[in-house]
Amino acid sequence: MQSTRAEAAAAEAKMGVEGLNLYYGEFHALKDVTLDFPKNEVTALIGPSGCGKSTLLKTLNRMNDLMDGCRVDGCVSLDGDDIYGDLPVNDLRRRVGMVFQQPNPFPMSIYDNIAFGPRTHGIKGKEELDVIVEQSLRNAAIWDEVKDRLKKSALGLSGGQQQRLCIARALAVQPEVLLLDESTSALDPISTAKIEDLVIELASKYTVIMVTHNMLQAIRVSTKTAFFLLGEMVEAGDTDALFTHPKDSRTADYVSGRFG
Ligand SMILES: Nc1ncnc2c1ncn2[C@@H]1O[C@H](COP(=O)(O)OP(=O)(O)OP(=O)(O)O)[C@@H](O)[C@H]1O
Repeated sequence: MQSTRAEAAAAEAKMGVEGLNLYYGEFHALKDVTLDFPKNEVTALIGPSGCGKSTLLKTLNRMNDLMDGCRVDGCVSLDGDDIYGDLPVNDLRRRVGMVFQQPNPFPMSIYDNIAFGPRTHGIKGKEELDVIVEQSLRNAAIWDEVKDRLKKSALGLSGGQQQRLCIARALAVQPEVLLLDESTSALDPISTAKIEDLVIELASKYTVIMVTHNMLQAIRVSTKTAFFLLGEMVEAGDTDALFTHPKDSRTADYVSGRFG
């Protein structure tokens, strides 16, 4: 009976890491991390600066292991398949999209920003691209604000609009997982609130994994939270439980603001 339950839990994990160790040269940045990321939920990665949150996030779409001196041991899986196995990196990055801390639209029109990824994957027809552009912008809750200026430069948008455009750009290639690396930390409170609402909505279709320094944001947006310290995953679980009844005293100290 127990194994059936364990299998069911495993089946719900969209991504997972097991026994993950990551080294930058001699520096041991992630220490034996094992963690599942449930499908169609938002998982928050929290912890003080330098604890390895971004490193873990980047490991999930292989943004760091191709760098000189970086070594990864252990298993990282997507739908149960090892992403360091036969899966080509380009396919992985299409399925696991990423949005960074600073909005980084390409210096081109709003339309071309969104069409860029699909074009790279061979979609050239104008009608098909029009549909993808509109749908992606709608899904990122920015269509109404930009629909009359699609041919204008994306650099003319506000910071909050640029970040939603970057989310739309990530959605345009139909990813399954969305990685958000402190994606609201450069934004004002109103833009942050819009993106938080959007992330909650996106979780019905995508698996979202977000790094955040903002503990209230983790509480508002995520259903699962993992707390990191010095490369170690100290504790992970249901967000409400982790914040109200942390099991480890280090988690308790951090979530109560005693350090970090
Ligand atoms: N390319 C790199 N080469 C060497 N060390 C690195 C590299 N990238 C990160 N590190 C180190 O790995 C550790 C974890 O960094 P990481 O960026 O993952 O932390 P973080 O928890 O995301 O921090 P922050 O909240 O400040 O962004 C830090 O000590 C950092 O200095």
